[in-house]
Amino acid sequence: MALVVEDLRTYYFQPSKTVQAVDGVSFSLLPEKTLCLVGESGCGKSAVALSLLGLIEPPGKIITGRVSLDGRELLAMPPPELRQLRGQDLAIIFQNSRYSLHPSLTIGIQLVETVLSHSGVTVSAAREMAVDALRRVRLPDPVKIFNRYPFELSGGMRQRVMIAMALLLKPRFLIADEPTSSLDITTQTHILDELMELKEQFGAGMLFITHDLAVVAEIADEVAVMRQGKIVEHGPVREVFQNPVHPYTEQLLQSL
Ligand SMILES: Nc1ncnc2c1ncn2[C@@H]1O[C@H](COP(=O)(O)OP(=O)(O)OP(=O)(O)O)[C@@H](O)[C@H]1O
Repeated sequence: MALVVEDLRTYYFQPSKTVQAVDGVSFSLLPEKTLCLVGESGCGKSAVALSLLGLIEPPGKIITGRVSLDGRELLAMPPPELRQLRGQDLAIIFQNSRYSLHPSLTIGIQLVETVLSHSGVTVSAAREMAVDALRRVRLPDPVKIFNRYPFELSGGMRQRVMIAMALLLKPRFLIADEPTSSLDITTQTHILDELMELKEQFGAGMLFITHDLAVVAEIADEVAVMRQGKIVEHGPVREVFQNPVHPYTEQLLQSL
C-alpha cells in the first residue's frame, strides 16, 4: 500500500512563458512515514501537492506522469471518483491563506457536510464525528466551536479546524502544505505536535511541504529537496542532513 508518483510534470502556461513547475518528479509515500518536501519559494512544492489531488487549474496543466494509490491511477480518474477519494484516502491541509474554510458557513456545517459526502451515516452520527474531530485537535469546548463561523476563531484555532477536517475520515495519506507557516512559533509547535500524534494514531503516511529545515529535522523520516521543478536529492533525513550530496542541499543546510 503506497502512493506512488512517477515522472510527474506540471506546467503553468503564463502569457509570456511556460513555467515547468513540476519537471519530472518521482517519489513514493508509505503508510506511517513522513516525507518532507523542501525547497525555496517557487520551486514547485505546492504544484506537486495540487497535482496529486487533481486540483491544478488553468493556466496550469499536468503534462504527463502517473500517480497511483494501491494500483489505482489517480490522474486518469473521473472527477466524481477523485472527489470521493479526496478526504477518504488522501486528504490535504493547506496553509491558512489558501483554500481556507468557507467564510459564511459554520465550522460544524462544513465538517458535517464533509462526513455526509463520503459516507452513509446519519446526520446525528456525522455531527458526533465532527465534534469528536474538534476534540481530537484539542480545541476547547468543541460544541461551541461547532456553531462558530471561521471569522470568529483565531488563526491557530482555524488551522486546528483544518486539521480536524483533514483527519475526519481517517485518511490513509495526508498532504500538508506548510500547514503552520502562518502561525506564531508557539502555536506552530503545538499544532505540529498534535498533527504528528494524530497521524501516528491513524497510521497515515504524510507528505509534508515546508521550507523550514528545523521542522524537517523534527518530523521527517525522509526528505526530498526540490529545485526548479526537480527533486535534486532524496533520502533518509539523517543521511541527507549529515552527508548532503547536492550543492544546493548543502547551501540550504548552511542557511539554517
Ligand atoms: N496559478 C498559477 N499561474 C501561473 N503560474 C503559477 C501558478 N501557480 C504557480 N505558478 C508558478 O509555478 C511555479 C511553482 O509554484 P509553487 O506554488 O508550486 O511553488 P512553491 O515551491 O510551493 O512556492 P511557495 O513555497 O512560495 O509556496 C512558480 O514559478 C509559480 O510562479
